[in-house]
Amino acid sequence: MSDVIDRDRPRVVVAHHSGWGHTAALAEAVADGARLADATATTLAVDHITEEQWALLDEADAIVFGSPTYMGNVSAGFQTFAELTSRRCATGAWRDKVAAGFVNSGSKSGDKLQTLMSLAVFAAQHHMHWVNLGLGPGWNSTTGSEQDLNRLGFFLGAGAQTDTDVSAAHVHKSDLLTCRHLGSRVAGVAAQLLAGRAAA
Ligand SMILES: Cc1cc2nc3c(=O)[nH]c(=O)nc-3n(C[C@H](O)[C@H](O)[C@H](O)COP(=O)(O)O)c2cc1C
Repeated sequence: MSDVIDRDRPRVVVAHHSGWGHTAALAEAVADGARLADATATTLAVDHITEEQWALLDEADAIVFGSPTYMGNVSAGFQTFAELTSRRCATGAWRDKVAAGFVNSGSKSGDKLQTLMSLAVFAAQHHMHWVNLGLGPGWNSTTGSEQDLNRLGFFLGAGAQTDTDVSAAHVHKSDLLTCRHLGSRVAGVAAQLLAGRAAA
C-alpha cells in the first residue's frame, strides 16, 4: 500500500497501563476494532515507553487511553505516564487529536467512573476531542443479559469488570466486544475528521 493511501488511514494508538494483563487484553480489543474500521492501530504499554513510542503518540490521529482502577482512580502506572506528558500538554502537541477511554475494575462498579473521568480530563488538558462510547446501556431489563454489549451501562467510554482471581484469558467477552466497538467508533470519527480537514 502506498504512503499516500497509508496517510489517508487514521492512525490509532491505544495507550494503556495494566498490572496483570486484564486491561491489556481490552487494549488489544480496542485496536482490533480500529483495524476493522480500516485504521492502523498500535497498542502501547505506558509503563515501558520508548522514544519511538513517544513519536508514535505524537504522530497519531487518535489516542485511546486505558487504565485499571486502582484505589478508585487511574493506576499509578498510568498517572506517571500522564505526568510525563506535561511538556506536550504545555506545547499543545496533542491538540485536536481524537481521544477516548476504557477502564477496568475488580468490582462491578468499583468506582471506575472516576477512572474514566480522569482519562477524559487528561484528554481535555491536552485539548483533544473526546469520543464517547456511542452505545445504549445493556443488561438493564428482564430481557437483557450480561452478554449484552455495554453490559455495565457506560456512556463516557468503555467500562469493564474482571474478577480479581482470573487470568487475562478470562476477561469478559462482552467487555472485549464493547472495547472493540469503541475502537471502531474512534477510527470512524478520526476518518471523518481527517476527511473534513482535507476538504477544508
Ligand atoms: C492496588 C490496587 C487497587 C485496586 N483498586 C480497585 C478499586 O478501587 N476498585 C475495584 O473495583 N478494583 C480495584 N482493584 C482491582 C483491579 O482493578 C482489577 O484487578 C483489574 O482487573 C486489574 O487490571 P490489570 O490486570 O489491567 O491491572 C485494585 C487492584 C489493585 C492491585
